[in-house]
Amino acid sequence: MSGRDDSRDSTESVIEVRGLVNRFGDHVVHDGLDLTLAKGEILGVVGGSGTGKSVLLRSIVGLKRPSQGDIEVLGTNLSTLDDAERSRVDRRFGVLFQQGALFSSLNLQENVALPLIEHAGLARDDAEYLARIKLSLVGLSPEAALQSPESLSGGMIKRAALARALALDPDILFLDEPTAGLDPIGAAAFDQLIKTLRDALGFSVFLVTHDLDTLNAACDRVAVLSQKRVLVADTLDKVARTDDEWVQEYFNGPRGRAAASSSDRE
Ligand SMILES: Nc1ncnc2c1ncn2[C@@H]1O[C@H](COP(=O)(O)OP(=O)(O)OP(=O)(O)O)[C@@H](O)[C@H]1O
Repeated sequence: MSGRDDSRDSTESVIEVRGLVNRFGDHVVHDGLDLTLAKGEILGVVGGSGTGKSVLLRSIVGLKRPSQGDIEVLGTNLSTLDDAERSRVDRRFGVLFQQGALFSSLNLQENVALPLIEHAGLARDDAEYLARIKLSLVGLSPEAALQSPESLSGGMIKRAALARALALDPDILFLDEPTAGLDPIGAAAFDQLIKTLRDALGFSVFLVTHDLDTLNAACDRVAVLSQKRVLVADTLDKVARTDDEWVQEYFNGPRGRAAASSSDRE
């Protein structure tokens, strides 16, 4: 077991994590973690609770400074950047957090317009016009664009948060448990939406999930976090054949078999 993710070395990568170490006091969460996100792929990141999926995401998007190791994003080593350079890289990310909080005092169109006004310097009218286009991309109508988040379903709020993450046309989209809290039909539609948008817009996706249906429906590769590093990163078929207790229980237990057979039927 090498703990390395070298299966995409021959393709262009947008994220290269090498030798990542993350500690909180004495608690070592990552210890020499390697991971690659290839350009244009949807990578599902899975692992047991507390294996450090969110900490990994937060390290890459700059919310957690790594204890050691290198993170190269879009060809730039993040540890070498000053604040201004860092914020230029950040603008190429779209992030949808699990609690993808929208501002409840703003309607959807105003929520999506906000990054366009704050980070791209657009005038309000132009930003709201673009926001309506982004909202329609994720399947939300001009009528929904004028509603406040509080009056909408969980699925619509997720879509609006996705539209906001896409506001600045990111190269890399980070999603933390995007289908958590959605009913199975809403979750399946969201998986399909991510795939459709990736195909249309060409961004790369780093997707933390527990949802086996999402892995089956949307992900090109799956990375398993275990023992403080990436145990394996490969196609779902190959990952599911990895000789590891957690992997076997997760992918080949009753829920894993059900998810695999429902994706076969599609
Ligand atoms: N700010 C923090 N301070 C101290 N410990 C932290 C902090 N953030 C995360 N941790 C610890 O790091 C470990 C990994 O947390 P993380 O949230 O990344 O796990 P996860 O794999 O995303 O889990 P889950 O699937 O339950 O969401 C956990 O043991 C957590 O308690």
